[in-house]
Amino acid sequence: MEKTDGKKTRVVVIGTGAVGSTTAYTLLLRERMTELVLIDYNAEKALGDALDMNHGLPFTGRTKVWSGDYPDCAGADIIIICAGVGQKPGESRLDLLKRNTAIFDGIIEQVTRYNSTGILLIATNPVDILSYYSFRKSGWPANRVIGSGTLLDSARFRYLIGQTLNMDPRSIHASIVGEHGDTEVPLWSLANAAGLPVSFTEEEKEEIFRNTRDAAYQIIQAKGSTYYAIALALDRICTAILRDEGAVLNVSTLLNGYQGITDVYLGVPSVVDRTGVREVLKVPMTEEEAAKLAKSAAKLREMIDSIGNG
Ligand SMILES: NC(=O)C1=CN([C@@H]2O[C@H](COP(=O)(O)OP(=O)(O)OC[C@H]3O[C@@H](n4cnc5c(N)ncnc54)[C@H](O)[C@@H]3O)[C@@H](O)[C@H]2O)C=CC1
Ligand SMILES: CC(=O)C(=O)O
Repeated sequence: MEKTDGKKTRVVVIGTGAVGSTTAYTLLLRERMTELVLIDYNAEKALGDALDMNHGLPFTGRTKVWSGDYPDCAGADIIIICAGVGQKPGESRLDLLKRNTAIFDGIIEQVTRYNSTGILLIATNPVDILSYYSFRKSGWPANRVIGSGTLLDSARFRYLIGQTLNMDPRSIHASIVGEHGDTEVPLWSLANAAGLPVSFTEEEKEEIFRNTRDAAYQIIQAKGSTYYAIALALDRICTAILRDEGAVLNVSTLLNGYQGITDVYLGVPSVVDRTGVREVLKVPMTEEEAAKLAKSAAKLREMIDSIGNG
């Protein structure tokens, strides 16, 4: 548990829909913080979630959970934003841009009124653009504004490689970089199982990557939204921050001269600790992989320009 030195640690979850409530529950089960605040535009939903989680406390730990409002962001270590609309079947993440930008205008204004030292962790889609937007709008340093990026995609990739090799996905080291979305890039040149390069036919690679990239479409078609795996990914990022781990995670962060890319947020391997993103790792990649990453960045830059911020 992260309740180190008897210190209070507060995590705020804004937007307690499918992703937010599952994330809050995951953090609670794992006792990551001493205080958990739930905020939603639909205050009744946040209240119901807080009551429901409080009734589970006899089976977990002594976390204080309540449904609150923006003044409760004061002193928070991490503010996770999962508010906004999700994709409907057939929609891409980028289709959500205008609606969720408008929602973020109000949220970032409120959060920064009460907090200036915490870490903003963004999950709402399109996550790379909204992370960049939050970075600009908050005026906070880029290391303290983090998107969930391609951490979830990399987990899906590792799971699918593990399935194909009949190996535990925790022993598979493999990265998806770029947009959390349709232009994401698999770094096959770095993929390995316990240090040994993985070897697949082109058809196998194609299938593994297609199933990685299109996983959200498949799940949304099947049950309307995705939330379990992203909740675990957000918990992983919170843990790296609260435990000051220096863990390498593919979060979305501001790039500055990375493979020639500047001034966009993209998912790349980054060192995450108590300061947020401490360092962006310039991992080697082939020319073809770098070219695909540049294309992904160009698409996101175009979208950022379309909303007139940056
Ligand atoms: N980054 C990632 O890997 C993933 C991102 N997502 C994204 O997370 C977002 C949330 O998805 P779901 O939880 O499924 O949606 P949902 O519709 O279940 O929940 C959204 C919640 O946001 C709340 N909300 C709306 N406007 C608000 C405001 N101004 N202030 C506070 N709360 C507000 C709603 O009342 C609702 O409770 C979507 O954009 C979705 O695409 C989903 C899965 C993975
Ligand atoms: C919805 C979404 O972004 C995902 O599950 O990847």
